[in-house]
Amino acid sequence: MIILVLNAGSSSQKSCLYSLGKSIPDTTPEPLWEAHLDWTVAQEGGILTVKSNDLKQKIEVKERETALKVLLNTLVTGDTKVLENLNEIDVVGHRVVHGGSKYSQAIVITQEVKQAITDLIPLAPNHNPAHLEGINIIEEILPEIPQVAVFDTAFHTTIPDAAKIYPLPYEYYEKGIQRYGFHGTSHQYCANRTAQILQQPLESLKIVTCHLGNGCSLAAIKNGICVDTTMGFSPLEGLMMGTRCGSIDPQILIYMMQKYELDAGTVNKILNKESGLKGVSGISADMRTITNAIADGNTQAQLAFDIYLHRFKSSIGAMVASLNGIDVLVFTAGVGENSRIVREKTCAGLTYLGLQLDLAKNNGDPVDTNIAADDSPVKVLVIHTQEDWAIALSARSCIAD
Ligand SMILES: Nc1ncnc2c1ncn2[C@@H]1O[C@H](COP(=O)(O)OP(=O)(O)O)[C@@H](O)[C@H]1O
Ligand SMILES: CC(=O)OP(=O)(O)O
Ligand SMILES: [Mg+2]
Repeated sequence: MIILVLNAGSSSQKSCLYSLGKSIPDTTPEPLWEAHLDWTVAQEGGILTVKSNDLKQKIEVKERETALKVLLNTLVTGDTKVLENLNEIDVVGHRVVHGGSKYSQAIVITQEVKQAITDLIPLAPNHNPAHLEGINIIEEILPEIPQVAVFDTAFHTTIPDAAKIYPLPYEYYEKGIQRYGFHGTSHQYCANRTAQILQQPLESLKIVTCHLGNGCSLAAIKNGICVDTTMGFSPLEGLMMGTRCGSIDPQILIYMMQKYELDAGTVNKILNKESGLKGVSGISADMRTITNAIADGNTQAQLAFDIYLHRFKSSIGAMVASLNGIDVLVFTAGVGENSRIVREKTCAGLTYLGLQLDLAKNNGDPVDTNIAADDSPVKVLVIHTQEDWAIALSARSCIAD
């Protein structure tokens, strides 16, 4: 079975093509083809990196409208070609960030599902439009092929009411205003992978997974079940992120609107696209640029980093409280997997848990391994999140059902 996965994030479009036989391998296989479209590195447009046939090719992409078609074209043309025809694809699995309260598991995409994803755009303005774009392009060029939506929200449907329901008048909960949580595919994959790496039953572990990408969220996982998470009604709540502010006093919004006569659209743009690392540093949403600028003495970048870290450590504390303890802290996604300094500074503030990092292991480009000191009661894992593989498996089982 040939499975195409389209994973649209807020700063990138990741795509993979897997070829699966009858049995599912124990470990994540190498995809036949992999494409990563990054919208943050070029001055204008994006950079598409395609890996297949032991080759790595970079292509400049000017316009967002045609980007996905350029990306799909690399499957069937040029040196990166792995298929004769796009019709060879059996199913397309899409990451869909917001599924609302309607979808607690992966589902074959119909007009009704598309409408629901459209209706949820105001709750995930950085994401749901990109998912619909991908779904529509596939529908246009491969109308016969089933498409499956795999929701970021699905893993969080187990969160108990006390963590799920906001202290607003109850009628708003009845109207759907609640904590949904996001990055669920990644948090769930990391929890399962943790049990595999440590060779311990998932049911015996209290895990805090830290997904630190452009969007950032934590999940508290007990017995393999999610009991709390930092993102909420939308992917704006919780940690400070690349361009998102995370949790702030809601009165600030009202004050900004009244005092500066800003409309809802402007405030939305400020909170989602102009805040976070980018808004405080004034230079970038990218953690690499921030840490490089700190090394050059940029005090505004230092401030952005300090706020990021302060909020991150506080939120880990909140997740530990929801679990009443912690056995494993997991770092994943762009920042979590790659930034030694973020891991080091975070762990230095968690020694009250008995947690001790092994600095040599932390500095050695760790992947899917424990970087805590041997006698640390809390393990610290760095896990390469495999959202795409998890989406491929969900898409496969969804059309097999
Ligand atoms: N070597 C690195 N050091 C620090 N941060 C990194 C590094 N590589 C990537 N990142 C960070 O990872 C972020 C992207 O993470 P990713 O999980 O791919 O995001 P998303 O899925 O939200 O697009 C970038 O914005 C960048 O800040
Ligand atoms: C939900 C979310 O913020 O996703 P991403 O980190 O991919 O932007
Ligand atoms: Mg992501």
